[in-house]
Amino acid sequence: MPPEINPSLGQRSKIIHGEEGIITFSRNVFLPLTFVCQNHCGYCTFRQPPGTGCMTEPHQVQEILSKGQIFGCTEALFTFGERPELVAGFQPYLKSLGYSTILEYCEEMSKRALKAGILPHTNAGVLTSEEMERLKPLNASMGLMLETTADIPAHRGSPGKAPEVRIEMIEEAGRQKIPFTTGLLIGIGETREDRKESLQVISDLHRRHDHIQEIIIQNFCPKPGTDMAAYPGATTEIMKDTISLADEILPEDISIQIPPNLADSRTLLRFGVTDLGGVSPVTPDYVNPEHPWPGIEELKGLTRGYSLRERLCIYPKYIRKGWYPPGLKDYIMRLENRITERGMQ
Ligand SMILES: O=c1nc2n(C[C@H](O)[C@H](O)[C@H](O)CO)c3cc(O)ccc3cc-2c(=O)[nH]1
Ligand SMILES: C[C@H]1O[C@@H](n2cnc3c(N)ncnc32)[C@H](O)[C@@H]1O
Ligand code: MET
Ligand code: SF4
Repeated sequence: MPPEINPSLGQRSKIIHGEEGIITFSRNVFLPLTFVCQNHCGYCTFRQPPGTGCMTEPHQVQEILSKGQIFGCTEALFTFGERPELVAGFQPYLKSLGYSTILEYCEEMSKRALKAGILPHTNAGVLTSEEMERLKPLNASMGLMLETTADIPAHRGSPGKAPEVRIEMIEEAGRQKIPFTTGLLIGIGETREDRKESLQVISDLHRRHDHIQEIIIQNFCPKPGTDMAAYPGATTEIMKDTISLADEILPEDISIQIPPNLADSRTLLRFGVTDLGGVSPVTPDYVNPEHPWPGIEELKGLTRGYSLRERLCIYPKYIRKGWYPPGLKDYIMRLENRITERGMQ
């Protein structure tokens, strides 16, 4: 274990991966199905109104999946606008592709991902329990950022960002035994006390259901042209402090993820980070397109002194617990073998 590592990173990594000093990442394809969204978050440039190019069409999805297959990707991250059907003018775009709901579209594209040997992980914003039940047989894991438990101006136009709504979905994922990713967005107007509260809420959800596999500590990146263009964004100091709080507050079987394209990962690693999330060799980070993802060689450089290891979107603990749909078992086992073999090369 490199000397600069916080001793508790040793411990967290040991509990999650069986060894000290392991930093993981997932080889994924970032796949936005639509940019249309019911919410108006003050920090977001991903969202687009209904219009030409507001959907990723099936042939485009197929092309991305085929490329992902060539690059050896194991995860299709379906991340898109929340409840687009509630936005006036969206339906014709969905109908023109032959689908009646965005969920149906997501199901069909998840099937295509599996055909390409890639595991779906959906983060579609807030879903109902029925919607989660429908996606569950096709998804190895799911996600929803809590963002913050605080009531902040950035979320004034976003009913789906009400903390109680997000907490209820995360709770329901626990009842359904879905391995789950959540996280905080840092620097959007919340205080340090709010961050502590958010971490405490996630810990409590996990203590009730044992389903939180990782938490993303994501630094807000201000975008020109938005209401929050003049906000400072989250500094490395604030990120350090939040990661330390996360390490203190969160149960030790939850992995702590930071995005390697947004944060000063090299500096932050030693404060308790155990994961660098998904890196997509095929598509850009559509949420932060000005920040390209590092390649695998760059990740190796960033994690010098640690052991970089590939993981699937479902963590080993949940594979051991059998928390996956029966139909996904063969896909998961095959990919586990593949990443283990790659790791030994
Ligand atoms: O690279 C990113 N990955 C994001 N991920 C994905 C993550 O990096 C991996 O896909 C997961 O670790 C699953 O392997 C999210 C996943 C969620 O479920 C919820 C939110 C996010 C947000 C991001 C993000 O902004 N950028
Ligand atoms: C997919 C996730 O991306 C995050 N997200 C949205 N906008 C930004 C931004 N400007 N900077 C950093 N992260 C952002 C939110 O946390 C969302 O849930
Ligand atoms: N719109 C969803 C949310 O904010 C998915 C991620 S942002 C593209 O939760
Ligand atoms: S962050 Fe997600 S929910 Fe908020 S406006 Fe952007 S796409 Fe919609």
